[in-house]
Amino acid sequence: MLAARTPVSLHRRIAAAGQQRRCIVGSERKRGRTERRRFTQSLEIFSKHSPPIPPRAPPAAAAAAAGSEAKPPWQPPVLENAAFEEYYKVQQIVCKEEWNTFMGVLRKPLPATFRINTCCQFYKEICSKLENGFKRSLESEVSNVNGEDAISPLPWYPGNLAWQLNFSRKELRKNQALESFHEFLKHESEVGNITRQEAVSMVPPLFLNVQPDHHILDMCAAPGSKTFQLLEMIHQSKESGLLPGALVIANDLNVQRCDLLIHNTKRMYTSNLIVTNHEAQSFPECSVAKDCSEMYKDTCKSQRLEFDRILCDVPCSGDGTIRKGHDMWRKWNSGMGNQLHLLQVNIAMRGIELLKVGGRMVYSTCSMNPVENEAVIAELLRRSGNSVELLDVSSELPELVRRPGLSTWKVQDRVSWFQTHDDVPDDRKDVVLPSMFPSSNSTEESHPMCGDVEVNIDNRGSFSRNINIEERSNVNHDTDGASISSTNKIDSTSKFPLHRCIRIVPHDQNSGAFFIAVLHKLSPLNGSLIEGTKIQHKLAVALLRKEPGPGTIPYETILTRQQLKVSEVVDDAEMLGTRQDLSTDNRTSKHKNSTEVEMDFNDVENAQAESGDTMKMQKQSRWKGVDPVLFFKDDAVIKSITSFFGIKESFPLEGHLVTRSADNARRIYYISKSVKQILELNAEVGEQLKIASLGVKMFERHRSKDGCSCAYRLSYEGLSLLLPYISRRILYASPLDFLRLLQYRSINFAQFVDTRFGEEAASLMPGCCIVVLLEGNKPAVYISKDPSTVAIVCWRGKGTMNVMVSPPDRKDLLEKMANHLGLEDCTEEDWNRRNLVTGLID
Ligand SMILES: C[S@@+](CC[C@H](N)C(=O)[O-])C[C@H]1O[C@@H](n2cnc3c(N)ncnc32)[C@H](O)[C@@H]1O
Repeated sequence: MLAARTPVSLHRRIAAAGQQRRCIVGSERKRGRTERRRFTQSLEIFSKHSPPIPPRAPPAAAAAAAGSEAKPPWQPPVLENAAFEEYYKVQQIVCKEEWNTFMGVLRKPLPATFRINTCCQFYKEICSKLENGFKRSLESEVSNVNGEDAISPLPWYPGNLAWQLNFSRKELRKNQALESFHEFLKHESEVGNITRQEAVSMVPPLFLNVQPDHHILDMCAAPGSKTFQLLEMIHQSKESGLLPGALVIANDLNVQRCDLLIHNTKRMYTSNLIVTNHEAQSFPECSVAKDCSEMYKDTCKSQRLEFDRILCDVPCSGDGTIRKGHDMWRKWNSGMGNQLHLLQVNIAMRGIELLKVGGRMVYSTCSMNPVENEAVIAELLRRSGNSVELLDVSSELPELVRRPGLSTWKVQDRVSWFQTHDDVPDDRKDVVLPSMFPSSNSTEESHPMCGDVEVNIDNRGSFSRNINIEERSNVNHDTDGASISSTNKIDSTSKFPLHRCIRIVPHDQNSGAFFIAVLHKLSPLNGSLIEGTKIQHKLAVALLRKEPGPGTIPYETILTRQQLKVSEVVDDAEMLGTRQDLSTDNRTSKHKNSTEVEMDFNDVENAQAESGDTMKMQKQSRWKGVDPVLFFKDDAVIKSITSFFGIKESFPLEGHLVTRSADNARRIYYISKSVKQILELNAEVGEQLKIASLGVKMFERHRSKDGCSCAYRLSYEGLSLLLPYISRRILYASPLDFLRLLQYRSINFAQFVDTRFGEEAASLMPGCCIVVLLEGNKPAVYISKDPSTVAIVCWRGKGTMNVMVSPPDRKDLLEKMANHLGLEDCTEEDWNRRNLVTGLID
């Protein structure tokens, strides 16, 4: 993929990383203090409601020092967060009857899960290796007390493409019987054939119902596991031999995480991906003001970025990931969700604005906190009027065990619980927002969480049962009274079917926890409604500014602070984003006062309003992180490449090649038609999109003394895309010669086993060529040239054929080839020993 790698941009990145690290270190210290204080406070306050916390098991070293020689028996982790327990019970996230089961599952390690990449060349072989090989061998080798399968496909994931192991990642590393399986997993993930991803995190993209021509926006995409899934979907659904018309824009605020995203999606070799670096809540729409007379309506419409599908996997407090790291359990508190609520609403609302009419948006979090989930969805529905509906997707993925969204909840602020915004003390009203509360009119019906048993809470937050639905709905209050929110007033009579939201809890199918809501845009957003909301929002801000109560903080300041504060509290792989993105916020807020580094457009707006220094801010808003993407327009070079490789006209190169360097491009990248359109639009709107990476590397400049007429060679990354359209410089090798090429990388023409191949290679003009594997006894003319064809890029030198494939790819091909030839148990050394190939090395 085309990512900026010039020394200048690298320096900038390194400087930014250093700065961010300093921010993280600073905030880590502060976080430690704040957490200790919060934790002590919550312990004191909640200890009267909660069972006593058992003492920690002594560490192994201490036990040994105390004289006990034997290793102490394994103890389940002590989960010491009374606030967490209280919160889950009060909000009825799990009911009383299942509490022990729930806690039991949380204490168990999360089973390892992975997906098979359907775009990899050998995915069918991998499926069969799992189904017929490992599944059986592991059953006999790994004892399972519960009689469960050692590995099994996740029943709800289409096509048996996602698998669950009945052991944790730790067991996988430690258990000798699992060694070969572990090696297999490590290797396949290294080359991108499988993705190790938590089961629940695989769910949101499945509800997007992606089609081959869709334009998709992944708003908060890093580290990219769901982006990878989306890319697989668009490539899988295309007709064979055709390039997909679809497009994925994967965005993330955090520069470092964007790099991770680029790295993680690189193995897709896709020309249909753009990685951008924006605040999702202000993602540019790239609209061009044009004459929109009736006649040009369609053209006008296309001059604005709109998406058929949007994934809005927002930063969240992350309690759903507790099984991955118990640290999160200790650190979690409800304030984390409160602080993120508004950011989540704003990101999701921007998503709705960018969604096409008729399009679908999936909102998801790895938290169970209603303030980050149902409250956000209710607020979206309020703000969108009748333009958006919450879809009932109960018939989709029927095997996925799920629970309905909550209809009622309370909001916790520090140690107090509130039922309505009216109850919130004045000096906290601007932190505990009206949109965090359910409205009594906001739900069609109540849906108990625990089957037939209706449970609810009394006002002291204790855990009681059998309060009926009517009583429960009395607990809710309309938020109309919350005078600073116009949004509640706009729609106070609406009914939101929040039970259509999906909650996945750990003890239903031995997983992590996740929240998902699927939204459908029915009509364009009502401009006056949005404007109304904005005006009311401004009024509220003005009101707070005018008459600040004692200790009241202006609304805007809170928004900034909310984003900064969260950096103090979260730490997990999925959650890494939250911590880092907030440290990015730290970074950007710092940069508000400096002139040196990149700025987000939002920051610019705020800063402009405050300082009025428009010119300065405009200068700062120019994103200087990476070099601009340029169309590669050197016709002479394009013609020489086209004629050298005999590239058919049906594969358009002109207008589809881009580079980052103005002169003498070293690498040329290929972009799909859909990406090309976006680039053109972006050029028209003054480079509003901050593009971190795009396209697939197709050609690389190659200087050689061999007298090659074409200055560029093909890149292995772009080969599968281009191969069906190439008519020259292709050689067909027998399996044995193909294997040997992979193994030795450079072979003399005279030393090929198949003398015909050696002669053909010798008679080829020097330069880049493609070697295709001859399968079985098929003559070359019958070998199809499609993405499933096994082929490599080589360089025909003076006397040798040289392989131009990276070491991991060669290793992968070698293994798959060995499999193909029934030599899977052989290592490279074995082949040497067995004299399958002998004395032929240069
Ligand atoms: C839950 S993670 C996303 C996980 C990702 N969807 C995946 O499946 O790999 C949340 C991401 O949001 C990013 N983020 C946080 N605030 C953001 C913002 N305002 N705009 C865009 N991205 C943001 C974080 O950097 C983080 O990578």
